[in-house]
Amino acid sequence: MFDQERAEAAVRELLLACGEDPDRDGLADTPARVARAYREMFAGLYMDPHSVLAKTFDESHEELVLVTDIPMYSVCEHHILPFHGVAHVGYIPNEHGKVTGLSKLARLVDAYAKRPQVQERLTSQVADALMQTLEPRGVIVVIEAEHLCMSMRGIRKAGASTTTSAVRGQFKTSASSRAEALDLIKARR
Ligand SMILES: Nc1nc2c(ncn2[C@@H]2O[C@H](COP(=O)(O)OP(=O)(O)OP(=O)(O)O)[C@@H](O)[C@H]2O)c(=O)[nH]1
Ligand SMILES: [Zn+2]
Repeated sequence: MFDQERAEAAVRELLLACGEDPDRDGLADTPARVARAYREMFAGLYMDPHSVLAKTFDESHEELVLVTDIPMYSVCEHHILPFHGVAHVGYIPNEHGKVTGLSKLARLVDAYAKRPQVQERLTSQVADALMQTLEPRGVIVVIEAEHLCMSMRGIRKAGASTTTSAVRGQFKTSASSRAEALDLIKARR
């Protein structure tokens, strides 16, 4: 459960700690606003990502399904700063052709992205949830993102891009399955 009151008090306290006056006109509504923004950014904490994949259907399609360039916004758990980019999610359905709605792949990315994260864990969690629910022959997840904690502070390398991948099942064992998906992902650029 998100505690709106506590979050507001914390934002007010943080503004005070930074030497700001939280009671000045421009900041008067900011603690409530920031608290609401956090509730939205961390919405994944208050849901079960597997529920996103509850609805499946049999389409007797046993080859690659790949959704590329899913916009992804998350928050790094080290600095509570955004990292954002795109996610590519693919799977090969099992022998029953068990598939899910395409939008559900994007919903799954959101469910894990909307919480304090690291990119590697986000990538694996999406892959593992798909493996558990669809029981497909394989899953591939690639995430490309820029971390604002590396751009706007610290090392200040704006534009540096981090790519992470998670491969399961057939994508791990078969170089040609992996190459097919990676070629399609590369072809998007
Ligand atoms: N592996 C990984 N590291 C991340 C991610 N997001 C942020 N980081 C890194 O987390 C690290 C935290 O390092 P610390 O040395 O504890 O913190 P810091 O002193 O603020 O580090 P700098 O960012 O180098 O200034 C930094 O190197 C960040 O770049 C992520 O998703 N995955
Ligand atoms: Zn960070």
